[in-house]
Amino acid sequence: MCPHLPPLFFFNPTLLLPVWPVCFFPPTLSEMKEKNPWHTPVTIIISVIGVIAIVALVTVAVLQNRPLPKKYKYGIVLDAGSSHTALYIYEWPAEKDNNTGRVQQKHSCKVKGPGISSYASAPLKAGESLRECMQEAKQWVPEKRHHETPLYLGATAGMRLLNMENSAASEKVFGAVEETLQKSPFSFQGARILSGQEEGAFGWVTVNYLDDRLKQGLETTGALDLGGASTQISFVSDQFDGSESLNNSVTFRLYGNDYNLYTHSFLCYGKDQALRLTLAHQTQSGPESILDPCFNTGYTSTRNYSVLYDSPCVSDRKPQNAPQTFTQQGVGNFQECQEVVKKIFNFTHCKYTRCSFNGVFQPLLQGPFGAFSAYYFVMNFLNLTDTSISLDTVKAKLERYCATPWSQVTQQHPDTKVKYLAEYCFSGTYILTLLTNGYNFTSETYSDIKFIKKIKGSDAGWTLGYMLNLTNMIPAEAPDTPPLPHAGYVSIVTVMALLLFILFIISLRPLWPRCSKQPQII
Ligand SMILES: O=c1[nH]cnc2c1ncn2[C@@H]1O[C@H](COP(=O)(O)OP(=O)(O)O)[C@@H](O)[C@H]1O
Ligand SMILES: [Ca+2]
Repeated sequence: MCPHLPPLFFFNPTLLLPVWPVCFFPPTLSEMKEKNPWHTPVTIIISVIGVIAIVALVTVAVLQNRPLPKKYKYGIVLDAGSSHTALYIYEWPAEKDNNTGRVQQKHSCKVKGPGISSYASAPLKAGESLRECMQEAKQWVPEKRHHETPLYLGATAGMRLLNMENSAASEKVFGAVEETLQKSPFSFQGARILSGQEEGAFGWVTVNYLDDRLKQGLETTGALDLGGASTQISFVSDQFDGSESLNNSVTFRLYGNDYNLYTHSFLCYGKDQALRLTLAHQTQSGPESILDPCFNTGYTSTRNYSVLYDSPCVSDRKPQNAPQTFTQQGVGNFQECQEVVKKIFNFTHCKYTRCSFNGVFQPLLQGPFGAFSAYYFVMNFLNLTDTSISLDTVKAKLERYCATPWSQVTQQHPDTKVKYLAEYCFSGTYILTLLTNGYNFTSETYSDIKFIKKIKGSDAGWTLGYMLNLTNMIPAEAPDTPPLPHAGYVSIVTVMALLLFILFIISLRPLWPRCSKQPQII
């Protein structure tokens, strides 16, 4: 053993014993016989106490700051859209509601059947239709959390239209839906129609929350939402302070940052109502058949005039003396389709500095943009979601798709719902026309649009933003955060403790034994 160096203390789980390090210079026999000067009771006791103190300090630091076993809270939102209802379950750590980017979508359930507005003549069925998904939700939320889990239902443009057309029917539908939701074990907070402004603004909140842009005060992403009955555009523009058009302005203070959001919802410009508007233009004279450039060549369908015109978006234009039905014959021509689609937009009047269409104010576009819901479904089907595809290429691909014979389309996509399949030429053309002619995206700014379905596992849509708002989960001011993360804190305490120990050993230097011999060079 070597007397030249102090003992090192190696951690032994049962005993803390000083262990001598291997010596550089082999001790002589006489040295080995000498009494080791470090083995005085004082140095041994001080060293043992020092080691115990360090181990205790580090253990306390680790245990005290160890992340607690995660407990979660839950929230449920039902999105009662015009075409269907979907249920979303969100989850977040119970102890830190206020931190952004922490609420995640845990599960979603698509309600079977159409949207609740389609049950106007059988309202009870609207309530029944939700039961299966509510049952599923019970399995996804731990039972002991059921009673404290808020449950919301928000209805969008389908119910807005039904309410305009027949408010008694819309109330009955709400009555039936509320009855079902009140019976659930969750804490039902009410069912209501969202305004177009809310729908647009909450979609924007969702996208920017999931992208972690709000807490960090980063440049925000605009939100483009295409539904079946309405479509929303929301973005922050440096030139927009709200004064030019107050009803397009929503202001937020989130995490200590002020946002002046431009948002507009176009009722009747969701893709299903836009198709009605387009068909209404093609059937103004009440014909028995039309050649439709927005449907693939060889596609034919018999449509009922009263069904087509049964919507407040077109009902005032129903042609008089029209037969019961008309035949729609696809001729698949993108350019011609775009000409027909353009007719549903009005570009003639604008009382503001600039407008999108129908006399609606829109400030200068400021990207980037996330386009979701039907934008994504359609562009994904057409393989056009890649951001590197130029606007010209998108048009060329769409032109080719529209010109593809219907028989070939059905052969290539045997598993796709025929209703969707038949409408992709129209829907793709409508999306391009809306974005370019409607919102004024150009070949340059088109590449600012990203077609998205989910962000970090959560669906892009208004539901998450709606819940975050109603549960006050986004604070107006930036929350205080601990200056160091847990791992950083533990590492610093460990390093400091070791430094103290080394200092302590060095401070005992006067007690260190002197080497009696010069090292021998062998
Ligand atoms: O897989 C799909 N392919 C094409 N369109 C789809 C698909 N899934 C949903 N959609 C469409 O997305 C739209 C969703 O609209 P939603 O029901 O949210 O209406 P709203 O937001 O206007 O109330 C509808 O037009 C629906 O047909
Ligand atoms: Ca929607």
